[in-house]
Amino acid sequence: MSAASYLQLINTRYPIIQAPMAGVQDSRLALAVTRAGGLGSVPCGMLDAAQVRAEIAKLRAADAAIYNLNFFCHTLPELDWNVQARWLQRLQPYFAELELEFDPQQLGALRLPFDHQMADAIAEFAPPVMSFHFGLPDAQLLQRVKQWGAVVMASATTKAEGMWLQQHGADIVIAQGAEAGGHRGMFLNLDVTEQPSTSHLLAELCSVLDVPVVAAGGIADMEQIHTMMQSGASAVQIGTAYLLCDEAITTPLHRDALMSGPHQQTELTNLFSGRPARGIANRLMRDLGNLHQDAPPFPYAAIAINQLRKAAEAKGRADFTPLWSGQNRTGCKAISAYELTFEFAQAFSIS
Ligand SMILES: Cc1cc2nc3c(=O)[nH]c(=O)nc-3n(C[C@H](O)[C@H](O)[C@H](O)COP(=O)(O)O)c2cc1C
Repeated sequence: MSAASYLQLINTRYPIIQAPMAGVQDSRLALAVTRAGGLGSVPCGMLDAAQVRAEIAKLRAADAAIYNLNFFCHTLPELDWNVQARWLQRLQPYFAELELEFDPQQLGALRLPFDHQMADAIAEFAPPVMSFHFGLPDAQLLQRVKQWGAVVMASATTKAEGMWLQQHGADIVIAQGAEAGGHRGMFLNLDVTEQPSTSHLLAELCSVLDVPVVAAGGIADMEQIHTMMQSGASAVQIGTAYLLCDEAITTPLHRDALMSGPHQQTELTNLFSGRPARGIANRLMRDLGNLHQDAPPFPYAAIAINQLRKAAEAKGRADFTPLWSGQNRTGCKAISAYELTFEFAQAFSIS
């Protein structure tokens, strides 16, 4: 499949997608990328319906004809206070150190799956593109989204997930390689040891899928974009490289970590949310180990961590802050996302 197959579905100048990144960006970053000819994405996975509507209103006020709204599609288990108690026991020394009492009333902004209520809230806007992480909505809900005319994209982290997504109605599959920052979109096999690299997964998916395949993970400059397109990608999705941009709302602590040298390794951890995600190693990860069996299931591990995070950040410490980042930070630049997208677009003039 060529870039043309992607551009037929998504009418942008360049086959470049700014990856949706919950917590570090909003419609401002998306608009800058869209203006430069890419596809801007708004992460809606941690927003309520009123917040999502407000973001769409901003996009429409700026006359953005094309944009992507991103949602999560995980199954939400019951909140189990016994599991929370075990997790709190692990975290107790940190609460003591910060002279903090766990507050069970403060659940924080939990990541909730896309549902009919959210669909009711956004239906009137008929979003042109929607992308999903952790699978797809159920058949009826997906049908509803498609009836609005939305082009549906979803992340695959393995060949089997890519095939599942195509079979269940994704118009475009995002090949999220192991290098990618933030949460792994994994939903069939949760074994982190079986996650292929971006180039490996791209090759596998291009050989079995009929829909366009987008390469995501570790892409940070025009040469890498060119290589991915030569290897069969119909488009590229770039996240980490946008994290230092003027329009991102990445916190100063997170920016500092991103600017630290390559010796600050990224690792996959479930400590911050309950699901594996890639970020720069910090104290909590070093103390408890990156993957901990006592971490409550997604998204509930975040309840206690967010309370620790807030208290530590007030003291200027990133000990409990998820410092999401992909393996490749070489493309991070503190410039406008508009400018950065233009730099990426030079890839399409390489002959
Ligand atoms: C800070 C951060 C937050 C992310 N949040 C989301 C999200 O809300 N939804 C989503 O689908 N993907 C999310 N991702 C994953 C990206 O969509 C994408 O797969 C990844 O950024 C690509 O790899 P790269 O970071 O190496 O460019 C996030 C990534 C980062 C770095």
